[in-house]
Amino acid sequence: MIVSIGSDHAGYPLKAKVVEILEANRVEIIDHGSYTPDPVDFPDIARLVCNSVRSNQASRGIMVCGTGVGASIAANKIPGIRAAVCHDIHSAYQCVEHDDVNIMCIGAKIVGEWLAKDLIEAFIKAEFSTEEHFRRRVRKLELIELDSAKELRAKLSDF
Ligand SMILES: O=C(CO)[C@H](O)[C@H](O)COP(=O)(O)O
Repeated sequence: MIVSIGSDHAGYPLKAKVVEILEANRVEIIDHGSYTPDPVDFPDIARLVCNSVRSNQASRGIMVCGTGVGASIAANKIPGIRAAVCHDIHSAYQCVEHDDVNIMCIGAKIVGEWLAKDLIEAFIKAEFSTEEHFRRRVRKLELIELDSAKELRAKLSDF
């Protein structure tokens, strides 16, 4: 499995631990930064992580910011991305099993490294369910995305 990771400055200290946890689980990592504790805007890193998942360079992504919230907002604006803030283990695996989440967002100010380990292991080991009702709901999410893109396209055609 290949996982893309990224953080802003607030998530930077925990990202080192994320690398360690993924390596211990024999996961290949694509690291999109931040590489220093200097301030960086989470949308810029989220774009890199999500684009590598969209283009199938990685099958999943993990983003770390202060709360996980900003990263998830940014990620969910990118077509094909289903991102979730996960600070409990149940959500970390059910978000994949039920909702086919491909980006997990963690808040470095919220969780410690031991909980981060459990969250990451739950997320990477989970698989999307084959049950039809979950698949139908994800197709409906894709339809919402498609409708929004069509609305935007219609608006832009006025220019
Ligand atoms: O959690 C975050 C977004 O949800 C960011 O990490 C947080 O807002 C960064 O704040 P600052 O630039 O003041 O360190």
